[in-house]
Amino acid sequence: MNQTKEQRVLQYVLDNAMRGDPQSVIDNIDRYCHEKEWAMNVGDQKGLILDNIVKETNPSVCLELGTYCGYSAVRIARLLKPGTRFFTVEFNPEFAAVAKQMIEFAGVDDKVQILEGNTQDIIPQLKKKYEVDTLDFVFVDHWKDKYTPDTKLLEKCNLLRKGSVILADNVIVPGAPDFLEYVRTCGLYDCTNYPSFLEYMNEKDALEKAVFRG
Ligand SMILES: O=c1[nH]cnc2c(O)c(F)c(-c3ccc(F)cc3)c(-c3ccc(F)cc3)c12
Ligand SMILES: [Mg+2]
Repeated sequence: MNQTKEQRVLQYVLDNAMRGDPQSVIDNIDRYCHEKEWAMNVGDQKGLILDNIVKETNPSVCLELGTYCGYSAVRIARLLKPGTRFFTVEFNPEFAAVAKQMIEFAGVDDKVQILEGNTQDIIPQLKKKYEVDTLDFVFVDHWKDKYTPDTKLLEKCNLLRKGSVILADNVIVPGAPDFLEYVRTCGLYDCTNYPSFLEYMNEKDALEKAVFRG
């Protein structure tokens, strides 16, 4: 049976990276996607910005929307202090299966819980089913049309508190204009734009940070 691109990325990591070493998993995914096949990981350039924002936030409870192969889950989890809870949501079962193996190989599976399903179904379950009070950090990297409705759902479910950080990928390419408009004008967030480049390409992209005012 032919492998999918995501399975090929995973296989390359299993064959070339160091088990239990998150940095080597990250480096090998980036090497494969630079040299062999493009894939929609946040990548090494935007990844450095993501690292810095996770470090400055020092979160205790994290959420990621859009796991894909687990690249950013590994990238974020490697920076989290012991005891941090990190949920990542993926609706595509094939992606979730690859990400599970990627996260386990990297040795961060003790920190990361993959929730398979639609964000609009899972976000309302976080308080009761997953015993979340509020979220300290949210990485939004799923389908661009879901950025705004899911942000509003986080608000509605009282999952944000003063200082909660929402960081969104791809606000230039493919772009999330309605999300930028919303967070920058609704009055609930302090926003910062971080210009960078599309993963593994020379095209401009950016991350947007929206800090909830509470
Ligand atoms: O969908 C995504 N989720 C998360 N991150 C993404 C990401 O970091 C990307 F760079 C792209 C992207 C951008 C430009 C391009 F040419 C191809 C793909 C996509 C994306 C956009 C439109 C699609 F039809 C399919 C994938 C995503
Ligand atoms: Mg992305």
